Amino acid sequence: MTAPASAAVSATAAGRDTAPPTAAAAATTPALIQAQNLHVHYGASHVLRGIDLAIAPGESIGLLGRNGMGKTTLIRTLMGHLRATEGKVHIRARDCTRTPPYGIAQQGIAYVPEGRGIFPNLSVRENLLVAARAGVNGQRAWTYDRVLQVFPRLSERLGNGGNQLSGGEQQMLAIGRALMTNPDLIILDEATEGLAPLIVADIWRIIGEIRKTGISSLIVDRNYRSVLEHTDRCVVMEKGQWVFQGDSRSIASQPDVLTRHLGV
Ligand SMILES: Nc1ncnc2c1ncn2[C@@H]1O[C@H](COP(=O)(O)OP(=O)(O)OP(=O)(O)O)[C@@H](O)[C@H]1O
Repeated sequence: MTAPASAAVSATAAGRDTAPPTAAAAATTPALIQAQNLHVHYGASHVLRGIDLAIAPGESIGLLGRNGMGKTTLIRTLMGHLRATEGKVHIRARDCTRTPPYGIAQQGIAYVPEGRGIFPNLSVRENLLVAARAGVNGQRAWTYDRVLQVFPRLSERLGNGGNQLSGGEQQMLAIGRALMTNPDLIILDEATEGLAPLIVADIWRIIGEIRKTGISSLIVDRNYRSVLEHTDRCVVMEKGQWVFQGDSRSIASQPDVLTRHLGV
């Protein structure tokens, strides 16, 4: 089955605040990844309730919402860690609804999970090198040397084990590992959680650099101001449904919108 070529995010819940993107934009931009009507249950608990999401090549999207609303569940479903009870996931129009996580990764989707997911017993050097591979189109823009240029702190700790790093360094290593796979989309779930302010600023700098290279991103972070600054669009989830979507720049100038949906 071929997925519709669209970069639109449908706000399926009542209370949508913005119109969908223009038909012209939707018609011309093929989606890198697209979720259609995703429903996910944990046992009897219905956690995702009809989520539509499409991310265009090079597009950066912020995924906002209060605790427990389903953001990580959506990401884990896109990555093949959880199976949707209904709905579809397409990557470049290929049906990947039942593709396992390694197959999703091979499609150029890199995931930096909350809690980081590095190998604690491998050195920094090894953690980076075992992740190395060409991208979907054979691209090798992100080499070991280039990753170390972006993360000078890591280059000073190449022999340290993953478990011999600070929280911020572990986070940098997790992002560095994701870049070593030369992805088309990087998904960052709470990349700055629990880190000191200077390190947080450094992580956002790196996210900004990644964005400039044209890699798409899907970013979950509690600091909505930084998310707005580093994304093209934002979507807000409440109880497994979209309640708001909008252009990040325009949201930044209407703080009441997020106050209403995020309680900030
Ligand atoms: N493995 C699980 N089994 C059962 N329920 C779960 C499981 N994981 C998450 N949930 C529940 O599903 C709902 C959505 O959780 P999820 O982690 O997706 O939310 P979130 O928006 O990412 O929250 P947070 O910002 O706190 O990480 C929550 O009510 C959570 O308690």
